Amino acid sequence: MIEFTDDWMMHKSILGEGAYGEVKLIVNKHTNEKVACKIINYGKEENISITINKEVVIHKILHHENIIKYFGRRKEQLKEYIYLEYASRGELFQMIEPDVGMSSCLAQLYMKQLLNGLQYLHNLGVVHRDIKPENLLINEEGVLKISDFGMATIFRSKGRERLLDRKCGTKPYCAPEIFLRPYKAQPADIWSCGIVLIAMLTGELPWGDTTCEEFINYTNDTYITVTPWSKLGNATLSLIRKILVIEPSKRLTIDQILNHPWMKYDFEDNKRDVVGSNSSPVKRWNSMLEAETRVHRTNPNVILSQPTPAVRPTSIDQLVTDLRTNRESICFSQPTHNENMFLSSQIQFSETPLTKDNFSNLIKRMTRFYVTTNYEKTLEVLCSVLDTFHYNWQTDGTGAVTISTVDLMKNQLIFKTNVIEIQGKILVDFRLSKGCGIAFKKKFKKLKECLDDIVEKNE
Ligand SMILES: Nc1ncnc2c1ncn2[C@@H]1O[C@H](COP(=O)(O)OP(=O)(O)OP(=O)(O)O)[C@@H](O)[C@H]1O
Repeated sequence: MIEFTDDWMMHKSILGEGAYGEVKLIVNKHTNEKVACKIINYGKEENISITINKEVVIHKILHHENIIKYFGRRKEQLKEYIYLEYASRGELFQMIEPDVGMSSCLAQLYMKQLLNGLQYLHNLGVVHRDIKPENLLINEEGVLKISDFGMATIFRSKGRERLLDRKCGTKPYCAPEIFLRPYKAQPADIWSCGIVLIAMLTGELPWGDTTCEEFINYTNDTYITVTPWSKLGNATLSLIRKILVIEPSKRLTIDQILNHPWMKYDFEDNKRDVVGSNSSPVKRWNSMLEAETRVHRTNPNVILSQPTPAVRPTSIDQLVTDLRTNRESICFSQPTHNENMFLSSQIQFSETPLTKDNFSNLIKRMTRFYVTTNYEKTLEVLCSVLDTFHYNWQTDGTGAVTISTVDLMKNQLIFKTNVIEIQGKILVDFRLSKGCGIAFKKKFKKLKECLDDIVEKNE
């Protein structure tokens, strides 16, 4: 294993926070190679080391392009450093615009990559058990990587499969059978992928957990006129309904999802629709819209589901057959926000100091913005806005404010705001510490609206 010590330098800014510590970026002084370093603070809790050991034992054996690579670990008194492949574009949830989502072609691409990584895991006999946009990272080339194996476990060994008993995961993404243990491993992960797909396409989650009214309505078939369902086209619904089947044995398998017509539909050159490609995002998005309008004009069977609500399918099987034989009833369910497509949650590290210029492109799309006020005034305005929202907040006197609240589902939501001075300009950066990424982005949006008077407009 490489010793990530002498030639490596730890960057001050935090990439993310986990249950047991922070994740920071380390950079090789000579090659500029970047690696993520998860720092575990052991303290007095004995159980942490058992949990971490289990996570590492599983992560170590995984080698796939859609899974974050594990490089090694180093223990030092009460701290442990775990070295991982660095995903510079951060978490998938950062790419999901609240209440909007992202383009269908990008969602399709990420769904494929997620399923490929998951199929590899399942073939090895490993189940992830916490698939959600916060645990799906995006690298510099726009490739999705499954991360965080803290809840992963082995469900098949020497060809023998066992049922699982531990209730774990993140409630909105959990399959219903998890609460009625024991349960089969693979269908539970597949259910979570269905919820991730809804989140990517609509910027919403369908329910807080499977005891909610929204879930009961889903099981009673009385859901289709409300969001997020009404934002989805029939073709998309035909896939999602077959993933979110209550009976695990009737749920689609990964192969079946990959072979579903929606997954195979050519959403206008989806391969080029990735971060880092040469043509401009706006151009690519416009060409997708043009194609959509063209099809719409010439084909009355195409349903543009936004703003018009999607029509409930009379028979989903019929729709899939239609889709297979000709593409006439395909729906385009996404709205026209081009800025959804190329987001990043990370402050990118470079050898040169951060400048206003190398931030400006990222700023538009991330949970951060420049303000026109000075440092003290910014903190003052920020804290008074937090008070109007009745948020619990604490400041440490260094420009960092920790905000604690709950989301719509009453789950805890903790995020941090840092007021940072960069080359004479004041940047306000929001970062999720705990809770649902999509709920966090909604709160961010509202806070930003309230800070509108001080937000710098020409960034
Ligand atoms: N390899 C990486 N590259 C870039 N950022 C990363 C990487 N690994 C983790 N992060 C960031 O750090 C956050 C926390 O990491 P991770 O989820 O692995 O920690 P954890 O302790 O397992 O968290 P959790 O509380 O979700 O269980 C991630 O959500 C992500 O934002």
